[in-house]
Amino acid sequence: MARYELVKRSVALITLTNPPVNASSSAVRHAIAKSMKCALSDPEVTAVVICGENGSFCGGADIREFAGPLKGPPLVPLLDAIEAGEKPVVAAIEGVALGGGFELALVCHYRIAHSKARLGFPEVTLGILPAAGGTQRLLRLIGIPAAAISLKLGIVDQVTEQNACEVAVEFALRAVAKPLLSRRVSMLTTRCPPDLDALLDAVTMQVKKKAPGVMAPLACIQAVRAAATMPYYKGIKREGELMATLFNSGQAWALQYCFFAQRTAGKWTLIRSAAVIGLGTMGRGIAVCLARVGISVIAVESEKKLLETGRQMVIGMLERDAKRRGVSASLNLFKFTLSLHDLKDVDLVIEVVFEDMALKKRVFQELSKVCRPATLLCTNTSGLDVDALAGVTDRPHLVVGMHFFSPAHVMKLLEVVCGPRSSSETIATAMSLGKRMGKVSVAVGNCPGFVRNRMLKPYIDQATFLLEEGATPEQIDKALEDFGFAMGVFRMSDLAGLDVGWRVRKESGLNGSDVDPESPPRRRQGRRYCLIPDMVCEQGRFGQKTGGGWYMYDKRGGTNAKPDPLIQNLLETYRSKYGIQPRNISNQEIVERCLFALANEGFGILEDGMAARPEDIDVIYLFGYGFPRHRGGPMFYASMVGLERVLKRLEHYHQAHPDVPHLKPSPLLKTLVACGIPPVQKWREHIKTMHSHL
Ligand SMILES: CC(C)(COP(=O)(O)OP(=O)(O)OC[C@H]1O[C@@H](n2cnc3c(N)ncnc32)[C@H](O)[C@@H]1OP(=O)(O)O)[C@@H](O)C(=O)NCCC(=O)NCCSC(=O)/C=C/CCCCCCCCCCCCC(=O)O
Repeated sequence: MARYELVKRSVALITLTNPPVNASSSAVRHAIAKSMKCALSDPEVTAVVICGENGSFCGGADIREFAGPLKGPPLVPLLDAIEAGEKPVVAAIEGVALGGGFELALVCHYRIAHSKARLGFPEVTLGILPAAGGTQRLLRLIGIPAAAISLKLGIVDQVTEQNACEVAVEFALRAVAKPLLSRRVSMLTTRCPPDLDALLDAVTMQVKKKAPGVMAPLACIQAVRAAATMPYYKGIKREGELMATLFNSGQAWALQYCFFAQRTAGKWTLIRSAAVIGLGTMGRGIAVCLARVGISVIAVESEKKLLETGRQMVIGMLERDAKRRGVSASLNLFKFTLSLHDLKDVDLVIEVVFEDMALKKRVFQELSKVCRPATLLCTNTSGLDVDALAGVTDRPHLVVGMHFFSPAHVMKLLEVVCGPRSSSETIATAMSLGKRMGKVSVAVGNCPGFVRNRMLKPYIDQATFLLEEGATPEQIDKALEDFGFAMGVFRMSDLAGLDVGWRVRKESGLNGSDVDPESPPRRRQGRRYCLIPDMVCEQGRFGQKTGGGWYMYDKRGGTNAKPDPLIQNLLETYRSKYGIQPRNISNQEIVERCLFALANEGFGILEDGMAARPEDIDVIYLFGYGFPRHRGGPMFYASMVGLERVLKRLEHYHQAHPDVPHLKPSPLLKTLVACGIPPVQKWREHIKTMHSHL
């Protein structure tokens, strides 16, 4: 876990060896303690260099170990001892020095970093804080104003383009004769601005606004205050107290769960050329994603004018994107054409035409004729049957869904939709292409709406039923935003556009001329149906883009949502038309009905084998709908509330609303409760039907 060797006759070189990122597991800490003891007691050794194997200094504490009892040498005394040692210790930093890895570098007396090294404290993203002296030492090294402006200032002693380890050894030899006292960061005094309180109060306000309800950043601010106002020995005690609170919080568990879920879900490069058919908003975004990672793209449109508009938009996006990333725009990777025949040699095609099955089938039939037999055919449909498309081709095993989310060049989520005939290689290729494009790719089954949109329906339905019963869009949004969503369901729908759902409802016979005239009021297809969303659309209110939806906006495309008296009026008229007596609805009921219905559908999806694990569903909601990360995702949230309680509340709500099938607890939820409520990671063991590919 750490290699010890003597180099240049007098420098002890300690190399951390814990792939892939040299995380400081208990074994690594043990090996560091042993190696330091050797180095400090060997009279031949005059200086020490610590580095990491395979181009990575240290990715921090081994997060996997946080789930069990803490073992091995505790980090704080180990680091204090390195700093207090009487021989100069130099950190040779390549790759990452994160969290506990950065804290290790901070106790070294000197730091040599490669120009591409990344140093930092990502602990807040795991719900904790840098608790091995990190908050106390970094502030002492760079002072509070610097910390507020840039974490990079004055942290390292030398930046190099060479091998950091070799440079550090030479540096260590020169450092031998120099006094160490001033190099011990914990002995320094934190440089503070005169208006410390005001600064920290302002930062606290900002944090509360940006991440409402999230504990770790606020604890960090308290640790900063301690570094500014207390001696090191007291500051480190305060840091430890704050850590103890965070470490045992549900938020830390949720965020650490998210870290691993994101990586588990992405486990799955061969594509050099691709084609995108359809240059609407979605197609343009996808084309940019492909070119960004060096894939040559043939972009196809059906008419000259559309092709020219698409071409200009794509070029503009590429240029802006390249400017932002400080690289040159990869315009040479693009070819624009009106002919599908130009696709004969590409490795993969992504179809992004209108959501119309007949049109998509025609495109797939044509692709079968023109593309070489090994070309993968992908569809970006947001809910149509991928297998029905595969069925019109000569290669159903090479057909797969690649469901991007708008705007495709920004949104991280990609649902890879596995049809029953998609081959494992096809799915693996789509998954790895997603990863290459920087997406969080999740394999899902082929069911209407796939995972994200299928779950969204019961969530939105509950919100509209609550409107009927007496709530307002503002009240519902506020309750969900207090829960942690950046936007409540109505603000989010206004942003996404209300017309899409309206069209889908029309196509599925829920609204418009296909509705059975015999249907009782507020019921469709045998279940409760809220007419309000259709009434809003009938007034031409499609959300932000039309300047009005559930809210009013100051202009078309405006983002400042204000309550609209017109909606208030519409709700009152609707309730009185249908004889609904409005009632006071608590925030608890809003959150429970929306989120438990969401999770309940998730249980249904698991049961149908349309997602492989609850982690996959959670990742889809974290990256595809902005589910508050500190809540872990809908399934993890249900587990934190307690499955028994979720079951009871769903039973209660279903009893009150028997005409809403989405509130009827899913059999899987009942099974999990009956078999002793296993942790999320074990739910998979209780699922009977698994999709063959998931
Ligand atoms: C940037 C990365 C390092 C690399 O990114 P990339 O190249 O894209 O690769 P990934 O796919 O992300 O990762 C590759 C694999 O490596 C695994 N990995 C990465 N980092 C870690 C890690 N730190 N631990 C374990 N495993 C890790 C990853 O899962 C992948 O595995 P696989 O291939 O999927 O199997 C990027 O990975 C990254 O950003 N990593 C995280 C970096 C990070 O957040 N570091 C900080 C960790 S926390 C920390 O360091 C804390 C330090 C202080 C500890 C103090 C301890 C005190 C405990 C006190 C307890 C309190 C008291 C309790 C009181 C009581 O209960 O009584």
